[in-house]
Amino acid sequence: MRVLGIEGTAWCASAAVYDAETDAVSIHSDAYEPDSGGIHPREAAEHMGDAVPRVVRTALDDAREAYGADPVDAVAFSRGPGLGPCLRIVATAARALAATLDVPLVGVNHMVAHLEIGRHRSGFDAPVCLNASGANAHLLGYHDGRYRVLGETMDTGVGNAIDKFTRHVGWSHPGGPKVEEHAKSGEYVDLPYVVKGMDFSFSGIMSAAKQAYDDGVPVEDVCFSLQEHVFAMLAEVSERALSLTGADELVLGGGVGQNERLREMLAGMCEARGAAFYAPEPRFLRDNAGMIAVLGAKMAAAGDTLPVSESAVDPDYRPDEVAVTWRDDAASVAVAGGRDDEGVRRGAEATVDLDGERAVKRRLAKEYRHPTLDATLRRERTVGEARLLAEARRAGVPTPLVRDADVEGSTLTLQYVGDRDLAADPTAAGARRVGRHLARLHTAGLVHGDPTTRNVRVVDGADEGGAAREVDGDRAPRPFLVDFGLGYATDHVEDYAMDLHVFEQSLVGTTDGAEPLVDAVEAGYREAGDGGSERVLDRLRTVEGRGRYR
Ligand SMILES: C[C@@H](O)[C@H](NC(=O)OP(=O)(O)OC[C@H]1O[C@@H](n2cnc3c(N)ncnc32)[C@H](O)[C@@H]1O)C(=O)O
Ligand SMILES: Nc1ncnc2c1ncn2[C@@H]1O[C@H](COP(=O)(O)OP(=O)(O)OP(=O)(O)O)[C@@H](O)[C@H]1O
Ligand SMILES: [Fe+2]
Repeated sequence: MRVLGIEGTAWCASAAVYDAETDAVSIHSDAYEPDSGGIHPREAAEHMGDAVPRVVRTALDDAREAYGADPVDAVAFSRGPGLGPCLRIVATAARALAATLDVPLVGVNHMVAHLEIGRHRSGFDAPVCLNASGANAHLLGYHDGRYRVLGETMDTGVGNAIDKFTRHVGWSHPGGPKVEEHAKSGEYVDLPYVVKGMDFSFSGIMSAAKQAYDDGVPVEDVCFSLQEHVFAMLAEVSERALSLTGADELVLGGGVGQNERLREMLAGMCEARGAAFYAPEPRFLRDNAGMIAVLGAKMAAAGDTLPVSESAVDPDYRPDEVAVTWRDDAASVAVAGGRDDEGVRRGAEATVDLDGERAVKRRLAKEYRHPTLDATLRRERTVGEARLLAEARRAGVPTPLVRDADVEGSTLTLQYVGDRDLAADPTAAGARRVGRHLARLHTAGLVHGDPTTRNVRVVDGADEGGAAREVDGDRAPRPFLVDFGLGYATDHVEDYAMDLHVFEQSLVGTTDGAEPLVDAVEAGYREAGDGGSERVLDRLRTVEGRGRYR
């Protein structure tokens, strides 16, 4: 099978022909470079109108020379996400070509293409995928017929965040390569670092970077520190996703993946935990039609083609909307949580020695991140965790007692609680009690920061009245919340909603048929929420519904 792919979601007009038999991909691209500022949608669309026919002609001429009169068996195009005016031009071209060449049409999700190209070229089975592109940033894992979003940016895409800083400095688009160049002679300065479970946010760090520049901090130092913070955040959430799912493969996708420091951090993180890492070569990382053609071929082979009447573009097309037709279900990243209650547990941040009485949690140095940032994070989280565990307990939320805190050694000695984690045994009754605990925590003005199914320990036990009983047809598991390293005090409803969102995402990402569990969490949250629950649940709906394409 040979497929013509066409890409043109924002800046890159590109056409490629993929030959599945030889695995050869030839790509022809023509980039739009704004004279000043960022990408202007109208100018970008004009560029597509001009350049798409040209790159397609070149790609087809080459293909006819190589393969003869019938060069391709299908035409695949980027259907979204992207800028509407650009997408429509590409789709119109693709429909016309499919008709002229008399072959089927395939509509490809651009973000899924960014990750599938890495899976394809690595040969990995069930990787976690980090998409680090201009307009997006998310972590995805395949499970049960879809790519699930395990974590994502809560504001802008990673490349756009960097580009906003470089516009402020007066550099031309795209800014990423310029930041990488200037970072080479920079030194470390402190900037905000924001991760919430496997989600993350760039707005605070970008404002701080602009401010630092305005205050006269050398631009090289700001560039260096931007990279150190932003990429360490991406490496940390990737590690968290590997830890939560039990996956041992990571692939990188997207234009920011061309950055060597990002690749170095991810490779270092994976090496330290014995996971395999793969980043495709730059021509497959930045926007390109090669990835569209490769995924298009897999979809066409699976019969996943589009009648013209259903081929409308979708500027907000999310990767988890795609029904994956080209993979079998065997390779899923959703390996449920460990049952190894004896011995050493390895989380994303720490190693925990468990002996049935005590849990000794050590935050070991992360070699991949800058030593100053590493020391700051380990210290702040150790101190913060000890404090939050005690405060949560005072608010009526079951947590382990802190027996000893060694801040210098970043080590906490905790009471051993539960006999398994919720990920190993997710039940509606357990989820409902977690909902109640989160409501109590929020009512006390605290958030957990990383409430995943792995950070809940459960033990079968009595209900609050002391009697053993069944809840919702399940036995009554009593949950304890552990791992408060990312917790903090706050009175923002958004923070409470995010806490719930993180927990629900971890249920959806790692369990089959998560819906009743999610309902149970919200039922528990309402029961114990002291009147404020509805406001938080309303905000949760907003958080979930936010389009991430900005
Ligand atoms: C929807 C689609 O249009 C969009 N495409 C996109 O963002 O283009 P992509 O090629 O994946 O990424 C471009 C971004 O990648 C950044 N970039 C390029 N080289 C870089 C480098 N060496 N270091 C850091 N960032 C880099 C650029 O600054 C720019 O923000 C997307 O995938 O989100
Ligand atoms: N006090 C405790 N009692 C029993 N088990 C515990 C305790 N604390 C932690 N554990 C177990 O050890 C695992 C790792 O601990 P923890 O989540 O604190 O580490 P981490 O490295 O911060 O993990 P994460 O990947 O969530 O960041 C937990 O998932 C839990 O199963
Ligand atoms: Fe892209």
